[in-house]
Amino acid sequence: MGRNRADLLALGGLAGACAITLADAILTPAIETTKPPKSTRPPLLTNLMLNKLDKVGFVEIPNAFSSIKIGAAREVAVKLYEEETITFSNQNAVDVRQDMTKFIADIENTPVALRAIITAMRSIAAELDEAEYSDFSLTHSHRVPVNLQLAVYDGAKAEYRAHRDNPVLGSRLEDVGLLHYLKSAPYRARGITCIVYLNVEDWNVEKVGGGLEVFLGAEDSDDVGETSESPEIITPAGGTMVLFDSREILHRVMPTDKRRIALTLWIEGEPRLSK
Ligand SMILES: O=C(O)CCC(=O)C(=O)O
Ligand SMILES: [Fe+2]
Repeated sequence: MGRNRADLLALGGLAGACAITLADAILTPAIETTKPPKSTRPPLLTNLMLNKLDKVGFVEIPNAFSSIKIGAAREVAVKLYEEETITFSNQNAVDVRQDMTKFIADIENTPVALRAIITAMRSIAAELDEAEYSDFSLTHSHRVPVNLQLAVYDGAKAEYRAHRDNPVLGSRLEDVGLLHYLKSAPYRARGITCIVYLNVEDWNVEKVGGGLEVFLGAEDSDDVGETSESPEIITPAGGTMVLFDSREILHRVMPTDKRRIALTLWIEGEPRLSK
């Protein structure tokens, strides 16, 4: 049976669309990672913190960095944002998140005040590796991206709706098929999210919003947080570090009109066996 022209055009279009999608998927680059650098300072993570991260999936560490270090890093970040705005972009559908982001590398020509924080964040993964030999069981065999996300929420009720940083159901070959699996290369190895805020120290969530809301205990099928019985709101104060399970923890950035700046590192790690 012959095909008419419309059929052929439709088939051609379909083939073209598939080819582009496939090429797109295959070309989606994996993230460049290294073994975590050893810390040059005393360990930041206490056993209590590691235990909480392991059992609850989330831990907040206020004052992980001094206000002098954070102030210096903030100055560099603001300068980059204001003078090189064009190098920042929105990473997702604009109704999902409105922050502007740029990836910054742990390399020599990154301004030193910012690089100091970046290197320290990457070395947190080395602390997790060492903790493996004690009790830590959330993830193992950690690797760290060379590039960290610098995110600026800049007014007009900017927010990031509820999400998981590594949505397991969106990144398993058997769940999503080859195309989507290939496309998930940038996030499917994420194990632990590490964030450091570069804001002022006296950020007031009640007045200006911008809290990180963590939906602890939310069910896997819940994408908005309604099943969480104990949501927590974290103040994004300068110097605070948060660590959480990228696969499990549903979270969002609450809307804010105040400029809000954060560095995020996604530590890669194999999940514990029960996952
Ligand atoms: O800045 C924050 O508090 C969280 C940002 C976030 O969820 C993300 O970038 O994936
Ligand atoms: Fe996130």
